[in-house]
Amino acid sequence: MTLDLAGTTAAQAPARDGAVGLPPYDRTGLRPGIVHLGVGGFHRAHQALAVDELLRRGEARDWAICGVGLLPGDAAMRDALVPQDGRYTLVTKHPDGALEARVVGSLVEYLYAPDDPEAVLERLADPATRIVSLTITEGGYNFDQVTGEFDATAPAVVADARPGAVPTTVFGYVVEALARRRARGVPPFTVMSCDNVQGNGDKARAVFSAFAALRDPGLGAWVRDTVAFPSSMVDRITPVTTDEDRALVREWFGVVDRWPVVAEPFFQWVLEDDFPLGRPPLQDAGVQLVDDVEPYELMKLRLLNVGHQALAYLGWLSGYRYAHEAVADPLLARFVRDYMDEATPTLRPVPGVDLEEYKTTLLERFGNPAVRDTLARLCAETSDRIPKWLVPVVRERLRTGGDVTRAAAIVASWARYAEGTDEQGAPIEVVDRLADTLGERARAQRDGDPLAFLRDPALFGDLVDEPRFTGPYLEALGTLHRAGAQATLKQLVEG
Ligand SMILES: NC(=O)c1ccc[n+]([C@@H]2O[C@H](COP(=O)([O-])OP(=O)(O)OC[C@H]3O[C@@H](n4cnc5c(N)ncnc54)[C@H](O)[C@@H]3O)[C@@H](O)[C@H]2O)c1
Ligand SMILES: O=P(O)(O)OC[C@@H](O)[C@@H](O)[C@H](O)[C@H](O)CO
Repeated sequence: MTLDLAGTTAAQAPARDGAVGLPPYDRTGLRPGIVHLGVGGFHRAHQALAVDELLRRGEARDWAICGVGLLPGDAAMRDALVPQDGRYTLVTKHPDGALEARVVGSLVEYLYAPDDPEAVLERLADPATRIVSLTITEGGYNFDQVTGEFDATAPAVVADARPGAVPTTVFGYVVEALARRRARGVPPFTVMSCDNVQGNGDKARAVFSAFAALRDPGLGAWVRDTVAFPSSMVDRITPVTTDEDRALVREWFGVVDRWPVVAEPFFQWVLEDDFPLGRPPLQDAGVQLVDDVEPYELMKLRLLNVGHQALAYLGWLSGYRYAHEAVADPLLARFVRDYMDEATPTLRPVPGVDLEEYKTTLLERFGNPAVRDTLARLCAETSDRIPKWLVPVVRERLRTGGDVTRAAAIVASWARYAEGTDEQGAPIEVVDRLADTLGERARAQRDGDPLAFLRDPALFGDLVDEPRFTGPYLEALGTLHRAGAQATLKQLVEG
């Protein structure tokens, strides 16, 4: 029998041997102590799984999740999840092709904010809400990538800061809800960022308090000094769900699911333990609670996430479309590993982690053929990634007199990709909020203005004036233009 998560069969279907049944716990009476903003693939493969794990153990019944979508694009998640009562299928794909699936039941409510902003504000202001977690992407934090300052001039921010505004941004929602709690004598919820941003807790504190100060300086100081913003390192490669995944869930596991999620087996979550209103017993779900997350964050962002960037553009230009195909190319695998070795001196010692082993494992994870992570996903929104993750590596290496050849080559490969045509002259669809200006600069650079792409202080600061960076950058770019990605890789790897 097929289990339709939106249909009556979902309520009636008995769990068959080998089939995927409904979550094995009673969902009536679960209370959402967590409100999550930005319910995409990653949240559903990671945090919601951890809470589901606790619920399966009979724990955390006050810590179920209310998911919230803020952007117009989230209407599709509403349309998938609301009829399914928040349930969805998570498929874990092992490298040998083995599959595991479970129906996750920890999301007990989903609110699409544009439908009813007041309902979202009151859910956030409700004393039962004790944690507000975020996966709103790197760009969602709206800060200048060089100065780190909150961009108070963004039009949506300006609109949300007006007295009485109906919010549209994450800042408007979170800060209005905090203001209501403050006025009502309800202690503030903890804001838990789960985005790939270095020092994500401190960054969240800075941007939310800066926004609050636009409304009222006293509120800004109260948010800064009173609200807890624990930092976290989160890790699980979660590709974009495809129609093939929907079909797989139906045919293989017998579940009709409008929006399942798929992920690799690896799961890591390292979290600073700063939750004044309490938290679920996440340690029982494998979460590492630590005093200082920074070494873990540096390791993950600078090796895994920049490692993805090292693979993505050179991989695309070499003709690959999936991460596992690209990393099976020995030149690319060697280049990614060489970049990781170049970045390693910028890390801090990580308790209990052998960095050499960690790097080897990363390449194995990138190579998982079942996950089918696309290079297109890894090539998107680079202007929110490379400046935040890689430029600090370059600066640190320059400060200590280190070589930046591979880091510069990654930036050159991004510039070559941003030109918008591949080595066969086929168009590249560059997905980036700055795609137009990046494309213009990249093409101007190709056509005779050698450093045009780097001449954007908001992305690169003063790196354009640093010959120890521009030297290897121009060399890699020249080879990319003259001889292509494979020849560039050969030169980088073999010298
Ligand atoms: N996918 C992964 O492998 C992975 C792994 C670790 C961490 N992450 C973190 O999670 C983030 C989201 O990844 P995903 O795979 O879930 O992406 P996704 O595209 O599936 O979901 C992104 C969600 O964020 C929301 N969002 C985007 N910009 C926003 C903004 N400015 N304000 C408010 N909401 C906004 C979207 O509406 C959507 O709900 C990543 O950017 C990263 O920081 C992802
Ligand atoms: O999702 P982003 O934009 O932070 O970065 C793209 C990938 O590098 C990222 O999603 C990784 O797959 C993830 O961080 C693994 O834990």
